[in-house]
This record gives sequence, C-alpha cells and structure tokens, in this order.
Amino acid sequence: MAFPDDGVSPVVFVLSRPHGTVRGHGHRRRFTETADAAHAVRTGAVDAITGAIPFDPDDRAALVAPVALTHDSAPLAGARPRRHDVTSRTYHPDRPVHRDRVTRAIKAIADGAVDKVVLARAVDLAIAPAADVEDLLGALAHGNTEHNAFGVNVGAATGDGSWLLGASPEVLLRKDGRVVTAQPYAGSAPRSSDPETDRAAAAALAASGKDLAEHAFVVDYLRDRLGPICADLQAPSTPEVRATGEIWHLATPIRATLRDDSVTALDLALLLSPTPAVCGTPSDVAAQFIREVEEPRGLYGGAVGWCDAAGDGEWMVTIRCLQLAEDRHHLRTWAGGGIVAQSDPQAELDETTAKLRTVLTALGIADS
Ligand SMILES: C=C(O[C@H]1C=CC=C(C(=O)O)[C@@H]1O)C(=O)O
Repeated sequence: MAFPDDGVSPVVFVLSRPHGTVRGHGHRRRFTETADAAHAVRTGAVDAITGAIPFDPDDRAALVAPVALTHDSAPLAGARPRRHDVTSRTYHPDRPVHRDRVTRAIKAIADGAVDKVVLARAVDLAIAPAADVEDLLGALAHGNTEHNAFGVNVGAATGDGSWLLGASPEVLLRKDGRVVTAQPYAGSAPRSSDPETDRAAAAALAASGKDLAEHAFVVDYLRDRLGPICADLQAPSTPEVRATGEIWHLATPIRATLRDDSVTALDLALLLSPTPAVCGTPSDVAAQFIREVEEPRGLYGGAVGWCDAAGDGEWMVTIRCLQLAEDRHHLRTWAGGGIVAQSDPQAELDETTAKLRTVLTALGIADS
C-alpha cells in the first residue's frame, strides 16, 4: 500500500524505484528555500529532507524535514488507471504557438546565441470524478516499465493543498556513501503498439545524429559539474536506448566517486539541477530564453527526492508529472523537448504530445 497509516504521521512523500520505495511521514519543519533545507541536513539540524526543488533556483521549493523516513525493498506494485472525464482543457500555449517558439529557438541556435534549449508546454485539465492521490500514484507506477513513480505533498511544505505526482524515468543523481550515480535521459522517439514499428523506432533513435547531439549536451554538462568533485567518473561514450510506456529515450549510466563525503545528495541535486535535459546549453542563456517565452515552470523541470542524515539519497528530474490542486478536480501537466539545430517544429510538438500521455494514461484519459 502506498500510504500506510501509522496513526500519527500521514505520508507526505513517496519515491518508487526498481530497487525500492522511500516514504516520508509527517513533517517537523517546512522549507521553501532550498538552501535552508540543504544547510539544515548538512549540519545535522534535521534528520532528513524530502520533497521538490523548483526549475528556477529563485522559485519556491516544497521541502520538508519528515518525522520519519522509511525504506521498503520493493517498488510500488501499481494499480490499473481509473477513468476520468475531462470537463475542460486549456493549453499553455496553444499548439501553433509552441511550434513558433520552437522555430524561434532554432533561429537562436543558428545565430549562435545558444546551442540547445528545452521548450515545454503545459495543459490545465478539469476532471471528474476527483482524482485520488494514492490511486493515481499506483497508476503512474503501473504505467512505467521500471515502476518509477513519485508523489510529493506540496501542501505540507507550502500550505496550498496540492500534490505533485509523476513517473519520471530520469535519475538526476543517487548518492550511496561516496558513490554517485546518474542516468541522464535526452533524445526521444514515440513508441508504437506495433512491435515491428516499435523496434524500428528504437533502432532509428540509436542512430539519430540529432538525438545523439541533444543527448551529448547533458552528459557533457554532468561531466563538467561532477568532474571537479569526483574521482574516476565513468560514462560510456554511446548511450543506451531505454523505454518508458510511451517513449524510447537515449540514456547514459554515469558513475563516479566523491572526493569529499560531506557533500549530501541534496547538495548534489542543487549543483546539478536543472541539467540540459530540461534547460539547455549554455545553461544561463537557455534559462533566460525559457524565462522570456514560457510561463514560470514552478516545480516542473526541477527535482524530486530525499536526503537522509548520512547525506545519502536519490533525486529524479521532475518530468512526466502533474500538479493536482487541493480540490482534486484541477491539475496542470507539462511536457518539454530539447531543441537543437536539426530540430523540426512539428516533430517537437508531436514529441511533447507523446510525453503528455504518461500522465493522461495514468488518469484513464484518452488523448486528443
Ligand atoms: C523535458 C522532458 O524530457 C526530457 C527528458 C528526456 C528526453 C527529452 C528530450 O528528448 O527532449 C527531454 O530532455 C519532458 O518530458 O518534459
């Protein structure tokens, strides 16, 4: 069960991964400033931190020091999606505007202003019946090939009553003692229900110069950020092809050893987030481009995870997710894609539509 009731502290955080599930119960302290939370766990003022950090480091985080952090060796079992009907749907922005923004990004790349920029669009939905947080978390785990799923009670940190839920396949970092691992994802191809077409899509992705270039920006960035604080950083020169329920991705498993083990998993999340999988290259120019064209992303594109008193923990990139309002009838979901010189605006729009299916499928909503 996702939310065991210990009679005292409700579950405010869940992260399901193939190797197990971590839950945060209750909250002793709330943090909306990421640096304050990082300082508190580094100095031993709190035993653990769970929650979400925003895309824009100046934005509000949703972090708490839980009363207890529990580990279960199994991922969430998952549950079939429950059907929801959409009573209203609003795109931010409409599809033609997203295509125009992609065209603008391609031009900025051609002009030499930026090398890669990740552009996202959001969809606001009103649904009936009201979504149930625990059921939805189970459906997200059910739909992911590795049972990846997360839930953050944003309301526990900010008081707004919302939950951030998702099934991100992308590991920003995991820290276990001195060992740091990461699994950046970038480069995508929609999957097909026809097995032959599906296999061909995976093979074409592995050979796609455009996607390999898009992926390399993320691996290079992680090397640059982790290199100075780690010894023996290992990253294969060719990415793997990995599947979610809806998409094939290029992924690179990275492993390194920290030189200084007083660095915590939350320190590392702040050092690495946002990577060029959600922002771009160079980071500052891409972030400025995103700020100029998109609505503020809030928690989308940031990181979700936990950090314990030993400094160990795991943080996922906050993608394939939704934020569910307190009334449980309203939500926002997002999808983005990396734009590089060889991008095509219609293909980029289609890629975001495929990515939106992760959340829509978990809600039992047919695409449109
Ligand atoms: C930004 C998203 O995906 C990132 C992660 C994997 C592949 C991506 C891509 O191919 O563009 C994106 O970099 C998203 O799902 O909203």
